[in-house]
Amino acid sequence: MAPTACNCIHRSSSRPQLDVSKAEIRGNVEDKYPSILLPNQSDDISHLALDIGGSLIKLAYFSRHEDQSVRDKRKRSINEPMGISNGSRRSYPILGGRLHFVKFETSKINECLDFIYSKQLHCGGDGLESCYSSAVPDQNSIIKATGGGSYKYADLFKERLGVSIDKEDEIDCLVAGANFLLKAIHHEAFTHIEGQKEFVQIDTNDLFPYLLVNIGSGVSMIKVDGDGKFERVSGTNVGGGTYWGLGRLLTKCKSFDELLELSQKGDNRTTDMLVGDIYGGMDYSKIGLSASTIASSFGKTISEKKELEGYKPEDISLSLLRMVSYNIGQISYLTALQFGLKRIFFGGFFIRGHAYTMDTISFAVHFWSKGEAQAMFLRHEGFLGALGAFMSYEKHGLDDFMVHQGGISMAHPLGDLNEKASARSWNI
Ligand SMILES: Nc1ncnc2c1ncn2[C@@H]1O[C@H](COP(=O)(O)OP(=O)(O)OP(=O)(O)O)[C@@H](O)[C@H]1O
Ligand SMILES: CC(C)(CO)[C@@H](O)C(=O)NCCC(=O)O
Repeated sequence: MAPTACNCIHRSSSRPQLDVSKAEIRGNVEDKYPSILLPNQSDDISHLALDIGGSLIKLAYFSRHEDQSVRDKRKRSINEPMGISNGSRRSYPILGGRLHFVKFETSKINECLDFIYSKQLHCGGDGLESCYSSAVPDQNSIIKATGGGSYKYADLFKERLGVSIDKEDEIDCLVAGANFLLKAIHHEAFTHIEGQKEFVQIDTNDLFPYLLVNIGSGVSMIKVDGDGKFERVSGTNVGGGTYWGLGRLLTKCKSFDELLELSQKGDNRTTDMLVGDIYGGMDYSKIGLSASTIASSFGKTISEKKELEGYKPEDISLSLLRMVSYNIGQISYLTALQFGLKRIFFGGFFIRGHAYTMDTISFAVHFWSKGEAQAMFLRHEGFLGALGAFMSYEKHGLDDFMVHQGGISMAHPLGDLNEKASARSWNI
């Protein structure tokens, strides 16, 4: 794959704007990582941003949807050199588009590069305009990217796609992505308690402060006070990488999803030491512990009679999942307590929309806070960083979001634009 000519994503003084008015998730509420419809997007915005983490690469990219007549007109315009745009502004309408979300394993970065190349995303389009150009490569072509891999793999992107990586701070991006989703997207946040999922309506005037817990390979805990106002107040190295890494070693599972699926058939009583195991089947009611409470994760495996082979992989997976999820829930609560926060939003790909993971985290937060704090989850859990990087293109930062008022598009702070989110009293 040779680097291709790029004519679209480059630094310029023009200011195309991201228009998230009427942005919404289209499709089934159960879709895992649904695309986000941007029906009013008319400017030609940058098309691709990446979050290259320790385990996964996340992509957020924009594609226009046009009817055939507009597409034909576009092709004609591109063949007529001055027809593409009028100065920096297009002279024909682009009828909305979608934000798409895709992920790849970081260890298989070449698959990601092939995907970008096949869709010509590095050239500014989902197979649309870039393919018609035969210009020489533009040295200023950039892709916004965040995460440690934006440093580690910058040379590879230059080599394979001919583009430079413009690095954005990962915590900045996580917060920008979370704030965007919470403010602009209806049906994004939800609670998950004992198998019951319930969407939460966000009152954009009463969103801050909150604790954002991003569970990736490792875990970052960020106190968010507003757009661009935050502090990473805690973190833990016992995260998604711990579950997947230890789980792989102990069960020989070949993929994360296989490990997760295995846990659903597990029984952790064979591996975990319960209060009842210690107290002869009795509760320890004086300190509020029932006989079935886990006293020590994996505590039962100290038996000298059994080796690893003597335990079922499904039991190990469940025990491990519970240990990691519960621990993160508990630390999150303690961090929230330290800063007087009651709302905790969890993101990151460890969650994977998995019911047991979310229930365990919710239980830990509820139990330790005595119902004072609430765990909430995000449908685009693993894409916060990629979304934040997407919005960081200098042309459409937070201040540049557009909202239609009386038919006129205006740059507008994000805080005011969620017409869908009705006022809601938080349950806490
Ligand atoms: N297909 C998958 N392959 C590997 N891990 C997966 C997969 N799906 C979910 N995971 C889980 O998601 C975690 C990675 O989450 P995420 O992509 O949010 O973090 P990251 O950006 O890679 O990590 P970090 O931010 O710490 O660099 C893994 O550690 C694992 O627990
Ligand atoms: C190092 C990062 C920020 C990389 O995404 C993440 O993996 C993390 O937050 N790890 C936890 C590190 C700690 O605070 O102990």
